[in-house]
Amino acid sequence: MDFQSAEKKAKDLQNLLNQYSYDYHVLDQPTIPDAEYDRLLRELLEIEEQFPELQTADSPTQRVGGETLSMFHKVQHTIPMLSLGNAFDDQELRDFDRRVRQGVGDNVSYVCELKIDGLAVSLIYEDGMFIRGATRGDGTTGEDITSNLRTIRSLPIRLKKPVSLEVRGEAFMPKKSFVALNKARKEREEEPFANPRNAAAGSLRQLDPKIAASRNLDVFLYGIADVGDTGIRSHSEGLDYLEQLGFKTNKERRKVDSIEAVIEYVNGWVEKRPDLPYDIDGIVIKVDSLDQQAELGTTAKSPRWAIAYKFPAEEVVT
Ligand SMILES: NC(=O)c1cc2c(N)ncc(C(N)=O)c2s1
Repeated sequence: MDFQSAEKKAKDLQNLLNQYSYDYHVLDQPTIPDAEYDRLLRELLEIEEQFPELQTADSPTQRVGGETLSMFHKVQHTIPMLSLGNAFDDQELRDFDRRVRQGVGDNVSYVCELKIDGLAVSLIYEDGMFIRGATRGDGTTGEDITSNLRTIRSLPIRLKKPVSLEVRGEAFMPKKSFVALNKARKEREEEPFANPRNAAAGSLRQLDPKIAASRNLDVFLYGIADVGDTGIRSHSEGLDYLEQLGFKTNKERRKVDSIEAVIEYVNGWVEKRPDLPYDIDGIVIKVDSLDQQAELGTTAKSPRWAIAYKFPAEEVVT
């Protein structure tokens, strides 16, 4: 095959495979059998081996980097990654609502989202390309784990629009991956992980990206660090924008207009929690309007416009 036709074939295969991967890992709607995906990937690998200049950064063959790192570099979060204040019962949710309405008046909408029990991460994109991923760390200084985050199949390497932005989300290990991993570890007489959150943290701390790639991690994105001049006015519009860019967001979110509706949503999830394919440790409630969020502001540690309702610790089933 000459270079011209190899270049076209490689481009077509990269776009096709990235679309299939998006359907499978972001939309959870596989469109071709795994064997067909693997066959196309092998075809692309052969062309890229013959013409290495075709190995573009967003090629699906480049998800799992080569080299093992010697260490993780520290990175500064230009916009701090804050933690959330907690509420442990309905009354504390009503207290939160009263404080919010004292600050911005009675015309308030909330967005309720599942609180994923994983690891908070920050992803930076420039002109639509994933260039840096980091842990939360202490909120201002985190660790650069770009090569490990790249291995998460639902994390887009190239966005659907060439925009530059920073997004925040939660990397996690689905329950099924956790059970399989601990089974394999027991067979190798290795210490099992206590829970999916620890397993996800341990996987993202691996210096060899091939190990992280083998752990079947996933990620939900839930925030934009700075909406800049996008014209986005609310958190829910921000989540829709993340979806348009190709990010995986959690579909269980619900926008409501009263704290009573928040309490109903929260109580609904207490018994549905065990049926989820991933661990959650609560519900995050956010004021939807970005103007109202700005009016309420933040303390040094956490936003006044959001709160995490924490479920009672689930008895651990080993
Ligand atoms: N520490 C934080 O600010 C957050 C932590 C989490 C989490 N673990 N899961 C979901 C959300 C969300 N949907 O906003 C947030 S926000």
